[in-house]
Amino acid sequence: MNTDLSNIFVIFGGTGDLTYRKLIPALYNLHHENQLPEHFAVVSIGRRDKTSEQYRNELVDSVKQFSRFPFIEEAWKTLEDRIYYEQFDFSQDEGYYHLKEFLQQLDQKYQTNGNRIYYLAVAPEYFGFIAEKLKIHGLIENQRSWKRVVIEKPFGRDLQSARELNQQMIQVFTEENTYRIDHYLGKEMLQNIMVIRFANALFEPIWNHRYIDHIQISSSETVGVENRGGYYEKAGALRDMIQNHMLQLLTLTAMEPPINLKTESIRDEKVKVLRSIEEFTKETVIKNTVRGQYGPGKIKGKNVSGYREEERVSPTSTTETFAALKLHINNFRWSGVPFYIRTGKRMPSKSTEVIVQFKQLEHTLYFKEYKDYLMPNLLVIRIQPLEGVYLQFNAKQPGTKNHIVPVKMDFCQNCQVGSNSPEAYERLIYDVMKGDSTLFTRWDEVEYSWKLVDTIAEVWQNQPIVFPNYPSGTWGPKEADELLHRDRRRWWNVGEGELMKL
Ligand SMILES: NC(=O)C1=CN([C@@H]2O[C@H](COP(=O)(O)OP(=O)(O)OC[C@H]3O[C@@H](n4cnc5c(N)ncnc54)[C@H](OP(=O)(O)O)[C@@H]3O)[C@@H](O)[C@H]2O)C=CC1
Ligand SMILES: O=C1O[C@H](COP(=O)(O)O)[C@@H](O)[C@H](O)[C@H]1O
Repeated sequence: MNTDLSNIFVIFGGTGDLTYRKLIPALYNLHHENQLPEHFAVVSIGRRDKTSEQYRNELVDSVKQFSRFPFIEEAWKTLEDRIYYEQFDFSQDEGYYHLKEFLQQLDQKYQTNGNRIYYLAVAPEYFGFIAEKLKIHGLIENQRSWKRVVIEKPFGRDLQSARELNQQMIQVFTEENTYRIDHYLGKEMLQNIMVIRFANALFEPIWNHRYIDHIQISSSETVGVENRGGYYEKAGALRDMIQNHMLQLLTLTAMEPPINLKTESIRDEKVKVLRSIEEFTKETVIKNTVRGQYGPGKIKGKNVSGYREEERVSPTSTTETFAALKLHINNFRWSGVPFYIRTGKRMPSKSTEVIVQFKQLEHTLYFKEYKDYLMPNLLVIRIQPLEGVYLQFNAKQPGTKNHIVPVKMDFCQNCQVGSNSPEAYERLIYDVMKGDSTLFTRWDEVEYSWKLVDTIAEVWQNQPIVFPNYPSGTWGPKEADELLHRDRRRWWNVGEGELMKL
C-alpha cells in the first residue's frame, strides 16, 4: 500500500451511465468525508461535445440524485473546480497526445506527482485497446509514480475471452496495478462476513458440515433489464451475476481462515474455495441448475412487461433473467453440505442475503410433540437493502402451554437514524488510491469462476427451453422451488419478511 495518495483520476466513459450514477457521486461522498487526497484532479473523457463547465453543471444533477450525502454548494464547488472534461474519440491517436500534455499540466497545477488511476468505464471490448494506447503514447511510463487501471465488469464473456483480455492487459499493467471491480466486494456487509465468521466464538466453531445443514445465497431484484438489453442479451443472469457477485459471496462464506489479513492471503483462500467446487457434468447441470426468464406480471401492484418486450431484446430471446444452482464444495469443512445459489430480476422484492440453516438437533425434549413444527436455527447475513445479521432460534411462547415458537435476534446495521453505510464505489475507489487490492478480483479468481460458468452455459445452450417461465413479481420458475423441495428444503424469502411469519 502507498502513502502518497495524490493522483489524477482519469475516467474513460466520463459521459456514461456508470460515471453519472456511481463514480461522480462516490467521489463527492469521499470529498464530503474528507477522504480525497489534497493533491487530486479528475479528467473525464467522452465523445460528446461540451466544455468542462457544461460538464460540471451536468454533474450537479448526478450528485443531487445519487449521492448519499446532501448536495452542499460549497463542498461541490471545491470538488468541481478540479473536474475537467476532455472531448476525444479514444479509438483515434490524436486525443492521447493531447491527454498526455494535459495531464502533465495538471500534475504541475495539483502536484499529483504523475500518479494516475485510469478508470475504464466503457464497453468491455475497449479495455485492452485503451490500455495498449496508453502504453504506446507513454501514459504509463515514469518510474517514480504509480499508474493503476480499474476495469469494470464484465471481464470477458467466457474463459477464453477473459484470457485474451487478460493477455492484453498484462502487456501494459502488472497484476498488482490491475483493479478488477466487483462492486459487491465494496458492500459493507460483504466485508463483514469474515468478521462475523472469524471474530465470534459463537459462530466459528460451528461453521462446518457437523452443524450446518445447508447454505442459501440469494439475490433478488425487482427491476428488469431497464435500458441494458443490448448488453444483457449477451450476458444473462449466469454471466451477469453468478460468475462474479454470487461467487464472491460464496467464497467469503465458505473460505478457510486466512493465515493473516494481507491481500494475497485472503485471495488465496477464496481461490481455494473455487477450486474445491465439485465440477459440474452435463447430468449435474441438468439436475442441479435452473434458469428462467420473466414474462409480463405485476411488481408492487403495477403492470410490467416481459423480458422479450424490453428495449433491444429479441422477441424470441432465450437469455435467462433468473438462475439457480445447487453445488458442493469438496473439502473437509463442507463435505455433504449443499450450497444453493439464486438470483433473478423482476422478483417480488430487492434483497441479497446469505442464509445459514443449521441442522436440527437429533434429540430434543420437545422432539416428539413438536417434530413437525420445530423451526431450524437460521443465521441470515443481510447484505442489502437492510444490512445486518438476523438469528432465528426457538423459544417457549409465554403462557401455560408449552408452545415453541421461532424468535429472532436482529442486528440491523443501517436501521438506526444516522447510520449511512458508504456506497460500494466509495470504498473501492478509495482502496485504489491507497493501492489496496484486497476487495478486487485477482486473475485466478476470474479464471476459476469462468470455468464453472462455462460448463453450465454450454449445457444450457444445447438444451431447449420454453421461455418465459415465470411471471414478473414471482420468485422464479417452479423448478427452482423443486430444486430444494426434492431435498426436503425450501428457499427462505427474507425480503418478504417470511421468516417470522412462519
Ligand atoms: N451502468 C452501470 O450501472 C454499470 C456498468 N458497468 C460497466 O461499466 C462500463 C460502462 O457502462 P455504462 O456507463 O453503462 O456505459 P454507457 O454506454 O452509458 O457509456 C459509455 C461511455 O463510453 C464512451 N465512449 C464510447 N465510445 C467512445 C469512444 N470511441 N471515444 C470516447 N468515448 C467513448 C461514451 O462517450 P459518449 O457517449 O460521449 O460517446 C460513454 O461515456 C461497461 O463496461 C459496463 O458493463 C458495470 C456495472 C454497472
Ligand atoms: O453488476 C450488476 O449488479 C446489479 C445489481 O447490483 P446491486 O448492487 O443493485 O445489487 C444488477 O442489476 C446488474 O444487472 C449487474 O450488471
